[in-house]
Amino acid sequence: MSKISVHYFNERGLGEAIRTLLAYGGEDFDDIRYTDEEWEKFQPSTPFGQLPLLVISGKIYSQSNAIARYLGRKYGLAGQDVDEEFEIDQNVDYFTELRTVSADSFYEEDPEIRSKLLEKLFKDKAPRMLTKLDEIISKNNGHIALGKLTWGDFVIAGVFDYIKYILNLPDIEAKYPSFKKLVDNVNSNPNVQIFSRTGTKI
Ligand SMILES: N[C@@H](CCC(=O)N[C@@H](CS)C(=O)NCC(=O)O)C(=O)O
Repeated sequence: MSKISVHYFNERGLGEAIRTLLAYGGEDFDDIRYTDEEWEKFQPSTPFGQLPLLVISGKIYSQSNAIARYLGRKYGLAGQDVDEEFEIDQNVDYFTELRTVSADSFYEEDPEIRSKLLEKLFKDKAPRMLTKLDEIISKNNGHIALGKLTWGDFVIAGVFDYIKYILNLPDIEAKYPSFKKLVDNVNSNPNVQIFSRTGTKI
């Protein structure tokens, strides 16, 4: 058993940035993936009733962006000063708004409300936000901020396939080409490549 563990479901989702950041940092970690049944039992003992969690020597860390920022600071993938940190936070927050609004619409249970929400999302909010993000990433040479690799890139790369799926945009790379560059910038890291190939810790 390793002193570090990541707790999430058996998918990339919000857990993937944490896994790939740990891989980038060369950490040995247990990649624990819950079934729905296991999660039901484990949920009451978690801080917010949500996954992912990072556990280091028994200490629990929750909230995926906060964890990514924390690991980014550990592995030299954060800003050098408060202004640089602000730029990463600002742009990642904007991306996170797109992710959450998309998921809220996609998982709406009332079919009539869902179809209205999705129509508005596909027509207006998603193209507007994706265009803006594409512009930002392009200006930063394939990164979300600072023109270099930061934890924010891991956050986006980790959920890119998910965003593509819920926005029903199989051609997202053709429409918004800078996203592919960002994902490649994360995935081309040798430690991340080993993790992605083997699906296990380094
Ligand atoms: N703001 C949280 C959101 C976490 C979240 O929504 N987790 C979902 C999975 S992606 C979850 O735990 N769902 C299980 C449940 O609510 O029972 C974060 O970024 O970590």
